[in-house]
Amino acid sequence: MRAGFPFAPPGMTVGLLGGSFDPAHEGHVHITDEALRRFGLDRIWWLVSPGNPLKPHGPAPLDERIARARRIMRDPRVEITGIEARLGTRMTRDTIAALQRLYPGVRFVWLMGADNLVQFDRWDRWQDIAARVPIGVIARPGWRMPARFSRAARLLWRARLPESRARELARARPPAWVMINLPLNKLSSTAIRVLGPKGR
Ligand SMILES: Nc1ncnc2c1ncn2[C@@H]1O[C@H](COP(=O)(O)OP(=O)(O)OP(=O)(O)O)[C@@H](O)[C@H]1O
Ligand SMILES: O=C(O)c1ccc[n+]([C@@H]2O[C@H](COP(=O)([O-])O)[C@@H](O)[C@H]2O)c1
Repeated sequence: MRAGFPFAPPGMTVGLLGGSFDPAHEGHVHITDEALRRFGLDRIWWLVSPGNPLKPHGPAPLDERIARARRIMRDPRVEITGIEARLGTRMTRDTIAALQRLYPGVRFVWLMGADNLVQFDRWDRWQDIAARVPIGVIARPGWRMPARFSRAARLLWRARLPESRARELARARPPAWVMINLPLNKLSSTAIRVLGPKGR
């Protein structure tokens, strides 16, 4: 395995939580804990992104964001990575394709908050992402309904599994997705940047 890339043997299920993490917060920790449990994942890798292709302003330096993420997320099943900077990928579709080449037999699941499902149809080659990996969507305050009725959700409607089958997601053949409900957490990086460390 290349230096700086986590170890994962064939057959392992790995959730990928991509984000700016600018900064990482308890909401990220909460959804990661829940995703491990509810989707029955062996590992989750945070992909701290060099920058969201749809956001006009660049985030804080990658090293700072990774260092903070490592301070708050301390579960041995979770790896905090700057994989996209190492791979030189910006688009999620390219990141996933590269990881699938590097880790044959590993079952990757893309994880995202419901807010991201709402704009998923604007992502580069999003239908190819959905064809490559199962997708776990995590409810977020104010975004459940917009996510449910989003264009991507409508176009992928037949691939949706009920929440009661969330544990099957990692082994489901894509396209497949589930939206899980959990005790909602209102934190967001934007709130922390604007309002200070507690986000309120
Ligand atoms: N409180 C939360 N509940 C559910 N999902 C969340 C929550 N916070 C972040 N996420 C999800 O985690 C992933 C990474 O989040 P990101 O780094 O963009 O943080 P953020 O709080 O959404 O930032 P911003 O406010 O700048 O958009 C995204 O898929 C996002 O939807
Ligand atoms: O590939 C794309 O076109 C694309 C467009 C928007 C967002 N993403 C990814 O979505 C993830 C969440 O981004 P963010 O900035 O909302 O934390 C992160 O991994 C981004 O790289 C990806």
